Amino acid sequence: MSDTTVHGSRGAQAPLDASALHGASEVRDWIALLKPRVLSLVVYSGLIGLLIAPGSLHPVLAVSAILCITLAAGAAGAINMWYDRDIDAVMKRTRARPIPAGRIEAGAALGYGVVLAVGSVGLMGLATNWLAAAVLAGSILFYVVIYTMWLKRRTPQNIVIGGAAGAFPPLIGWVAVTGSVDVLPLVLFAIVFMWTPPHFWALSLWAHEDYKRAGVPMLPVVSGARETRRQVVIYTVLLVPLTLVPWLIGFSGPVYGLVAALLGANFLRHAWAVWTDAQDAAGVSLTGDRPAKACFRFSITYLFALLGALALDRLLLA
Ligand code: HEM
Ligand SMILES: CC(C)=CCC/C(C)=C/CC/C(C)=C/COP(=O)(O)OP(=O)(O)O
Repeated sequence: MSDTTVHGSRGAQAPLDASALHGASEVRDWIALLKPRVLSLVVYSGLIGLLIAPGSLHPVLAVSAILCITLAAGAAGAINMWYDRDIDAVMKRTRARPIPAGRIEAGAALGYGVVLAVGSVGLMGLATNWLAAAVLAGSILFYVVIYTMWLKRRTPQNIVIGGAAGAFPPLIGWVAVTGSVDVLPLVLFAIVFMWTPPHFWALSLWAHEDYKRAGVPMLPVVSGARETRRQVVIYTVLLVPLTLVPWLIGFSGPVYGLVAALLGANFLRHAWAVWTDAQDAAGVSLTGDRPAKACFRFSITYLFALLGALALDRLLLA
């Protein structure tokens, strides 16, 4: 092989590599519009709903149902990013997102979200049943219209009411299998509903400057850090007994009950640490919000473990 050929092939490869890299980062941006990290737990909770439901779905249809939940929640995230592009541009945490950073055009992101939303609902109806498709459509509308467009910029209760959108996936997984609603998936809905405020308000304790700058009335911005700490404790106290309900009403065995109690005790410990964190008179942390950061991280592990324990108990030990 001559030198020229070697150089020639390198010369031909360089622009190819550059365009491949560009292509890869473009793909990453389109994936980022789906909020993939948050999706992990949303989809997992949908999968748990599907696994613990009585009856079964053909594996191809079960995979399709999970794909639909993934695409629908991702679509809702993309439409949320389209609508929130003005505030996302102001907040440090979100300003590098594809739309505010100018890497994806706002209209294209909206089109992408709408196509995925309609496609995922249609596919869910065809693959499973139309009640599951209707609940899926309702959850997209809830997140986009009720949370993002209506409550997020108006009231600190945005998380409590609007957060219900994130509580739908276990119910959707269940309905995809059974075609009907039952008590257990409603209890799971209530659990995720009650989990959302401590999950988010723990984070908001150290992220409130961002929200203040963007004019979003999150609880610490409107009512201060002390009240936010109090609400984290209140919702965790309400959450823990609720997680015991599947065991108390006979939908699971004592293994789940024990795991739920242990996890709950740990969550309460974290919430209490948030409340008793060293703070100034306004409730602002003097420790760099170490307990709030630990509480937020634990909230995620907590929900993964709690739902996993329920599924293991029902599938393996029942
Ligand atoms: C209105 C309700 C909620 C709000 C405002 C909220 C907000 C947030 C924020 C701001 C983050 C920080 C990092 C990021 O931007 O990715 C986060 C992380 C996270 N949230 Fe939520 N969340 C809500 C509900 C939920 C629900 C229902 C789930 C799943 C069931 C969930 C799962 C997660 C997960 C897994 C992370 C960690 C992502 C990572 O590793 O970076 N969230 N949430
Ligand atoms: C099946 C289906 C459609 C489920 C919906 C699941 C879902 C996307 C839940 C909401 C979770 C979430 C990331 C809220 C934060 O929104 P935000 O706008 O306050 O967060 P941001 O500031 O990071 O954009």
